[in-house]
Amino acid sequence: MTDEVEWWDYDDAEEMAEAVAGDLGFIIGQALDDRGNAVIALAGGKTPLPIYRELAKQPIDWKKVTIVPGDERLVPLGDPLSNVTAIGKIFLPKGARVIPLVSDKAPDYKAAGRAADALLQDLHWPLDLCLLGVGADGHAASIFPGPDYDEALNGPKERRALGVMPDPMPAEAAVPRVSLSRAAIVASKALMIAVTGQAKRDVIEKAIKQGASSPYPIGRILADMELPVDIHWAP
Ligand SMILES: O=C(O)[C@H](O)[C@@H](O)[C@H](O)[C@H](O)COP(=O)(O)O
Repeated sequence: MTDEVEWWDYDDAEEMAEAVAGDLGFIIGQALDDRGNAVIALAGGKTPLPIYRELAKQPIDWKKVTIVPGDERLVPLGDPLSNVTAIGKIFLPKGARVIPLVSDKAPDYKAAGRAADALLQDLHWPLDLCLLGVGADGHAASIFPGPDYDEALNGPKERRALGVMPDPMPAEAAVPRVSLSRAAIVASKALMIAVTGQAKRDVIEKAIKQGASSPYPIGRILADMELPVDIHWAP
C-alpha cells in the first residue's frame, strides 16, 4: 500500500483543471527531457475534459507524446461514448499520437481486450503517467465488478489490458469495455486521480480506509500502489 495519498482541494473545476494540467505538463516534460518521448494514459469520462483543454495549451513538443485512453467503451470511433474520440479531438490537432485501444472490428469484448493488450505491448513501458477518474460506484479506468474483475485485478503482471463486462452495467455508459489492468496502472511512473463532487470523494476516502479488502475497484488499485498518489478534487 502506498503510504502517501495526498489530496489537493480546489475551489472549482476550472481551478483544478489549471493545476492538474500544470502537473501533467511537468511530468510529460520530464519524460521528454529524459528519453525524448513520453507515453501516457489519460482517463475517459467527462470530468477530465477541462484539464485536457488546459494541457493542450502548453508549449509541449506534442509530436513526441503518445496518448492512450486508460480505458475504452466498445463503441465505434466518433460515438459520443468513445473516450479516444474525446481525447483525440483535443490532442490530435496538437500533433500528439493518440492511439485508440479498440478497433471497430473487434468481434467481442474479450478479443478486443487481447488486441488492446497486444497494441500496448509495443509501447515504451511502464507508462510515464496514468491519470485516473473514478466513478461514484468506485470504479476506475474500466475495472468493474463482474466476470472479469479477478483477471483485471490479479491477472498476469505482464498483461497490460483486458476486456471487461461490467456487472452491473454503469448507467452512464452501459457497454462492455477494454481497460488497463491493475498491474499496468500500478506500474506507472506517476499516478494521478482527478475527481469532482462530494459523492466521489466519500467513496475514495472509504476505499482508502478499507485498503486491500475494499469492495471498490479504486480501493484495490490504491492498495497495490507503491508510489505516492495525488488526488485532485473540486466540489
Ligand atoms: O469509461 C469510463 O467509464 C471512464 O474512463 C471512467 O473510468 C471514468 O473515469 C469514470 O467513469 C468517471 O467518469 P466521469 O468523469 O464522466 O464521471
